Order: sequence, then C-alpha cells, then structure tokens
Amino acid sequence: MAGPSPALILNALPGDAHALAVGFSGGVDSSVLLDLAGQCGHPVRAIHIHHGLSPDADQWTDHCRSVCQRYGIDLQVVGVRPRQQGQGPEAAARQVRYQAFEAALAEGEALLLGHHADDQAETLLLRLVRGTGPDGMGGMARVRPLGKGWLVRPLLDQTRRDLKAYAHDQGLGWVDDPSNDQARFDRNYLRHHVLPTLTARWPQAVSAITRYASHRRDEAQATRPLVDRWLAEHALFNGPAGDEAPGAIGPLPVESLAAEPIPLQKVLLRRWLTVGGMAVPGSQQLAAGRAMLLEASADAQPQWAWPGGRVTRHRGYLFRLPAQWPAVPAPLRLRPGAAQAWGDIGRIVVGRRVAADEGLWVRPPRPGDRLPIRRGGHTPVKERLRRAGVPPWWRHRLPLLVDGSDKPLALIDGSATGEGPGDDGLFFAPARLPSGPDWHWLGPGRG
Ligand SMILES: Nc1ncnc2c1ncn2[C@@H]1O[C@H](COP(=O)(O)OP(=O)(O)OP(=O)(O)O)[C@@H](O)[C@H]1O
Repeated sequence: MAGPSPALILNALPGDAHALAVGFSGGVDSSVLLDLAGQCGHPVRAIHIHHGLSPDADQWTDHCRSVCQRYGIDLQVVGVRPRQQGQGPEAAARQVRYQAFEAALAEGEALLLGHHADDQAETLLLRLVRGTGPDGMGGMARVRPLGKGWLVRPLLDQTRRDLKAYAHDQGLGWVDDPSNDQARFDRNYLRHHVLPTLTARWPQAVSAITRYASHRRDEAQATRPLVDRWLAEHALFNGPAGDEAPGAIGPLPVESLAAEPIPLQKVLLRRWLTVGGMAVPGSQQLAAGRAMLLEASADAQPQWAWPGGRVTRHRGYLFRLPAQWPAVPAPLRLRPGAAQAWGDIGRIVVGRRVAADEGLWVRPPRPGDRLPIRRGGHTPVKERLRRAGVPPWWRHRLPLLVDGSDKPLALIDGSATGEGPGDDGLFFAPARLPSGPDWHWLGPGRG
C-alpha cells in the first residue's frame, strides 16, 4: 500500500463533491489529512469542534487556528458541549460532534475525517467481541451521505505508523489528547494489548482485518439493491412513485416471505425493519421472531416484541407497529379550503366548496357507528373498515365524516401523495410517522 498522498483523498471523493471540509481536531491523523487536502486542488476549509471537556481545549483550538493560518485555510470553530444521556462522555461528545459536522456542511462539500486502518481494526474487533451482525462487520464506511454533503474517510487503508512517519517527515506539529488513553478503555485495551500481540505473530493483521471490512462493505453494497428490489416487488409500496424514503415499504406478505430460504427471510426481515426506522434486533432475537411470525398457524395473530420495536401478523401480512401509538384525534370542525391536522396522524385536506355552510365535522369512528349505503339501509363502520383491510389497531383512529347532528356520512378516503382534492372533494393525507406504521390500506377509494 502506497503511503499518504493527496490521491487518497481524490480517489475517495464522490463524483459531485467539489469542496473539502477537514474535521480538524489538531491530532496527528487530522493534521496529516489537512496537509494532504491542501494539495488536492479543491477549495479546502477546516472545522474544529470545541467540546470544552478538557482543561487544554482552548490550547488545542489555538493550535488549530495557527496551523490553518499558516496554510491559509479558513477554520470554523464550533463550540458544542456534549449532553450526556445514559452514555459515556466520549460517546456523548461523538454524538454532538457528528451533529455539528452535519449542520456545518454545505451543498457538495465532503467532510474528511482522519480515521485510519488501526482505528478500523479496533472498531471491528470491538464489534466482534461485543456482538454484531453482518452489517457491523463492514466497520466504518469510507463514504456516506451526511447532511447536504458527504462524510469521507480517505485514510482508512493507512496504518497509524504510516501517518506518524509522514507527519515526522513533513515536520508537521500536532497535539496529543491525554484523555484518549483513559476514556476509551476498551479501545485502548485493544490498541495496547491485543493488536500488538496479533501483529507480533501476524504482521499484516491490521491490513487483513481492514480488507475483510472492505469486502463486507462491498458485499452489502452489491446485495442491498437485490434485497430492496424484492421488498419493492412484494411489500406494498405506499409512497409516491420513485419515493425511496425510509418507511416507503409497507407490510410484508407472509406467503412470499415464507417461500424464500430461511437465511434470505432473515436478511429481508432485517432490511424491512431498518427501512421502517426500527432498531434491528440481534441474530438470536431475529431468528426467534422469524420463527414465531412465520411458523404460527394461519389464523393466529402472533406478536413479536423486542427492545427496539414490535411486529405483528394480521391477515397474511406482517406489520411494524409504532413504538408509541399516536393519540386518538379529537373531533374537528371542517373549514373549506383548509388542510387541518388530524392529531399526529395526518391532515384532512378540504376542498374550497366543501363544508361551506353545512357544519360538517370529522371524528374517529365509535362502536355502533353505521354508514348509509347506496341501495338503502346501513352498514356498520367496523364492517366497512374490516372489508377494506384496515387493521384493527387503526380502525378507531381514522377520520369519519359526520353532519352537524353527529350522523355518520362517509369515511374519508386516504391519499398518500397529498395532492389537492379539487374544490368539491376532501381527503386524508397520512403523516409518515418515524416508527413507520403501515399505511397501505389508505389508497384512494378504500375508505
Ligand atoms: N474535536 C474535533 N474537531 C474536529 N474534528 C475532529 C474532532 N475530534 C475528532 N475529529 C475528526 O474525527 C477523526 C477521528 O477522531 P476520533 O477517533 O477521536 O473520533 P471519533 O469520532 O471519536 O471516532 P471513533 O469512532 O474512532 O471513536 C479525527 O481524525 C478528526 O478528523
């Protein structure tokens, strides 16, 4: 592997990145990165996050200022204090740091971070001993979207020793963070005890481990489109055409899933949960959940719950259930030409000529509600919803149109696209909740 050079950055950049922002802590790795970035021919700036955690923090910021001044590179200093919520100070600092990076990135800008091969090997070993799934073994990504730009780690194939040698050769100055050695206990145990033992016996251990991570990432990148295609073909897709936002994949049909080999079922389930915004369970939990959901008798309604979410089976489909149910909305007096909030669940969009002087209301269905039918007579609302395939847990949250004396008139059709209803219509535009309830039954005409 060739040593540090600007080509590492140029080769790692996504095609449309046209400006570089170096995450500059003042440590040796990001000092090398800054030096290389300045030789790439792209506009460069640096971002330093001042956490104020160490008594030396001001000195590091001063150091970063003077280095950037020498290079003639703009430095943005962002002061963010970690908010500690049940995590260690390191993890809390990392979380706010990435949020600050994301907010600071401009369109088309690539944030460069100085993670190297030893960091990657430590990450992999840590994940391995703490327990991780196949995606975790891809380690840190070399490139991923971040805010309006990208996060790029061009030094992932360089060892710590390569970077130090470059810094010495080029006469670069840097600061050492002494807290690194105490705060990151597990990582340092690996760094000082485990990796030296491994590399004494197998000198290529670090690059072999990082190569493995790179294979895993390639494999994930190659298979993901196939998995997503399966989901798009089989799991009802409820977004506007071409919308691939998370949550756009609807309930999973049990029959199609069960027809696949078990290892593929697990891959599909894992991905389906991820696109629904759910925390993915560990392998054992996933295997148990899969068996419970797919191997139960046809008329059973098993419910699988793990700390990250819940899935249930209903009439041949698997549904992701939100971690918290939105409250049942309160009755709403309709206003012509308005888009009115239907609790946290969505909006009721009302045409201009609707409800002008009729005193129309919308409220959730109640037991015993009945709707008039065209041939004369009435049908229970519950029966209409059941026939339309609306799962029981949504039936009492849907909008029912009633007149001024609370007499049910109609269920309001849903529209996933949110386009105008015209002057005479009204419809329900469901919100896409973060926990991704499955809205597939809300297509126009189903109400
Ligand atoms: N305070 C900071 N200001 C700007 N950039 C930083 C700062 N701290 C870290 N970075 C950037 O992140 C890179 C990795 O640093 P470090 O390993 O400390 O980060 P981390 O995000 O905690 O990662 P890890 O996952 O390895 O714990 C650095 O080389 C630098 O590019």
